[in-house]
Amino acid sequence: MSDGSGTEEEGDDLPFIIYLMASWNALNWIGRGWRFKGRVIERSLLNALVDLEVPLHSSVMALGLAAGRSLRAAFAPNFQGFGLRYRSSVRAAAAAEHDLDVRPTPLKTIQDLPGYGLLTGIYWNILRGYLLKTHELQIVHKEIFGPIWKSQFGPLIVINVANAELIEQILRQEGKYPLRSYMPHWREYRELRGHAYGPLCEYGLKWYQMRRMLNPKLLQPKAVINYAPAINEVVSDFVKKIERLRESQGDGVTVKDLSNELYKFAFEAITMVLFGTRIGCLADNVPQETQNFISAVGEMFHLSAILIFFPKAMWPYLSIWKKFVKAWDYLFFVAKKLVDKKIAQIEEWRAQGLPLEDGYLIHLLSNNKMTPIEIYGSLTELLLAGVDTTSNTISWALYNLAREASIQDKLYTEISSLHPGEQIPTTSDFSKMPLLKATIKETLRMYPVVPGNARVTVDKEVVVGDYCFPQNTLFHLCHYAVSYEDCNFAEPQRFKPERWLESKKQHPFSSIPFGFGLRTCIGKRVAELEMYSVLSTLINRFEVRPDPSRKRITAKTRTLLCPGDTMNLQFIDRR
Ligand code: HEM
Repeated sequence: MSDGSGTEEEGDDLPFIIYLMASWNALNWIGRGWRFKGRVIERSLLNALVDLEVPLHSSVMALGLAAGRSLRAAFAPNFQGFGLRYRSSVRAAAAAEHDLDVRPTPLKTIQDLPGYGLLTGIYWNILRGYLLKTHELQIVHKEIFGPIWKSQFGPLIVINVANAELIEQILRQEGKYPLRSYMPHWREYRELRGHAYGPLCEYGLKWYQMRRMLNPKLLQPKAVINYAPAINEVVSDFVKKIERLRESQGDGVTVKDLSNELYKFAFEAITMVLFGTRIGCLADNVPQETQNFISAVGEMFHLSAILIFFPKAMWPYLSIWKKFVKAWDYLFFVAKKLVDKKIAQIEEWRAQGLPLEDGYLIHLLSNNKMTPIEIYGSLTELLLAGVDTTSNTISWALYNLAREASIQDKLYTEISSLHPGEQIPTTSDFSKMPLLKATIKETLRMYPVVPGNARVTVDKEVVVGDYCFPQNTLFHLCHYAVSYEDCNFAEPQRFKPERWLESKKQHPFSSIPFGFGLRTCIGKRVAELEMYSVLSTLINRFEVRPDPSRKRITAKTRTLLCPGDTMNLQFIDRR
């Protein structure tokens, strides 16, 4: 899950800081000059500049900040030295493969790409207020620049791609050990505390070996079915919780702040899957530790996106770095406590000569392929990745079904025809529930939890469209923008699960909410099982309606896409 971190250049911090300060000073200086008869006119001038697609850097440079350009060259080498040139090696390889007489034709380079620099990025995010709406900014920028453009995010040069074919080209060239991004801030925290890297921030051969150990019991369909009883137990407690909440919260039907309740559901479910332990998230008095963990996940993702904007050398002096460290400390503390509890349990079983139970953590601990430190590192990341992702998706699915009564009716008919009673549908039922699966797909199309993923070209230079990109290029894959392309999805703003059941097939890379390839989401199957189970049970049991007193809820980006406002929904008994 990318937050945009990527090709960080070690040792580039100082020029970057000087450059940043110089550019800001210049901007302020210009800003002072924009007062006319007491009125500040910088906003309209900025608008005009951007509308004309003149990067602010050019304006700053043109106003005499020549030093900025050379410093920029020093810290952003990706922009330099890629003048139009012939990529004869790439062409020659293609010609040899197809036995063609191909004359080298020019491929374009990063320099030829449209786009903008640091200050224009600040303008869009801060002045135009897209910082928490970066998913929408993808669509705005695609309209301005086309399907591929460059931008600068803090010290990083990013190539943004918002087209299914181009995204496919990048992902198909991702190499043996795909790299999403370098995650320097996540890794720095682990270095600071002596923790091991987990699957989200490890890379190279070590990442590959780690996935080989973590994958089997999470990704193999047969293994995942074993978690169904545990998930069903949590689902059934969640239904009871919904019943209690609507009784205690006023009108007898409304559940307030459903997303927060779903965070607790998801936390309980993923803890059951990974640790085989109930932690009481669905009790009336939720343990403080649970609420703190959920807040720490949110805080960490939020700060992560801001921190990466600053050069590494500045981190120790920033208060957000201290908060980031504190949030991580809490996440590791909770995961370690759960792992240690299981280690103690295993020792007890062994001492009593009892056989070990089956379970994900027990499997990792007993096969001795990972050290406890490595297990703490991986389990912390698995745990935090398993909370907001599924819970936000279920929130959006319920929210849209509440607004689209006819779709909800069809879904209820599909579920209740297989399960006229109130029991929880089984895993084999889900294969007979195409609309249920389509509802989750459509939810993830409209609200991809990871609205923008990333890849770094680690192995070699790559050709994407008409462009050749050097090794170590950071690509931002704008999945949100692609999900709303009407060439792939007619009426993209409408929630239409049936579109996934029609014969017309979308481009296979037009909606890939769990990612792609070897680096694909490790929790995909568990997440699907959880979402199918809770959604089918809730719709079978309740008619879900919107809260009439509330306006429409839009999404915000906090690295992950989540509801931008409190979500209240009504749950009315069906029987
Ligand atoms: C609706 C639910 C979920 C969605 C939409 C989702 C989406 C994603 C995406 C897009 C990626 C990046 C894949 C890539 O770069 O190709 C990812 C990675 C990951 N996800 Fe999920 N995820 C979900 C649930 C979960 C759950 C429940 C877990 C925990 C069991 C989890 C654990 C992870 C981990 C550890 C990675 C990093 C994998 C790696 O880099 O090797 N995810 N997820």
